[in-house]
Amino acid sequence: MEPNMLSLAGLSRAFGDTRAVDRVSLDIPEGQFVGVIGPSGAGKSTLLRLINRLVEPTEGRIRFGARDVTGLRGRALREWRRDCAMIFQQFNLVERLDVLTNVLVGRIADHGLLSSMAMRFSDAERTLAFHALDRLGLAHKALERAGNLSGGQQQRVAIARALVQRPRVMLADEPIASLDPGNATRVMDALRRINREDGLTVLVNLHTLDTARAYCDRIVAMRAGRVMFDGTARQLTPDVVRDLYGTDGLAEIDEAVTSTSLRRLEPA
Ligand SMILES: Nc1ncnc2c1ncn2[C@@H]1O[C@H](COP(=O)(O)OP(=O)(O)OP(=O)(O)O)[C@@H](O)[C@H]1O
Repeated sequence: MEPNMLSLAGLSRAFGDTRAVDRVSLDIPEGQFVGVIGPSGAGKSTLLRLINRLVEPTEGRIRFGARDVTGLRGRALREWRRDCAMIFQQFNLVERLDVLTNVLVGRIADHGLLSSMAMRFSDAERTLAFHALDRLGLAHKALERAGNLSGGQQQRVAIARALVQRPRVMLADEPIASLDPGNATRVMDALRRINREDGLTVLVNLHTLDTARAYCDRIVAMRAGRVMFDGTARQLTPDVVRDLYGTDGLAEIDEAVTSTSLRRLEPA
């Protein structure tokens, strides 16, 4: 087995009668850029939250290389969460603090909560944080109040904050859903560059089929908790998409309505 393969086997999570994630099995090699698509309620967020153990599985296993992630507790679980950074649609920055401090918060896992709260960071950590911001084109914003930045800039700060954890896996839950197209492109470009430069595995939930096609090595399409398609962008033809979601279901993948590739689905 590859050393840092992320491996999900029969992974499920039920909420009452709802099987949010239903027997999902995926092997994701290190460094792959995977897009997870599907209509609202398909189970995309729950899948990502299962991987970093924000949500507990009702059945199945999660492995990362030789590590069995499923049963990790305490310190081992904290270490896994450090290896497996997550970014969200709503950036989750502390708006009143400056950008650099927000990035340094990513060191919490290594540092202990109390000293992070007291903002005691070493020069080496400040340099690391500044370097992460620089990679995201935001070094010049380091001392600005985070709340003054645009949404796209804030999301890139959130990526920098995730990077200073030195993760092996980056989970991104709808990272561009609240951004305009220009900012969405900058955020996706940043994720892809990090993926390529650092060999970081990236799993990103997307509503936008075009974005998934443009950026992802591999696309996983979900419906009602199940993986309905797992392949390359090229394999995800308009016919396959229509078979997966029907013409009604297509409208639920937000941007499918406006996407150029999907317009071809509409009758002439
Ligand atoms: N904490 C929870 N309690 C109860 N039901 C939940 C919970 N989290 C998710 N669900 C349900 O599980 C299903 C999958 O939800 P999930 O948020 O994973 O889907 P999604 O594909 O990410 O959707 P969206 O794009 O709207 O975020 C939905 O039916 C949802 O209502």
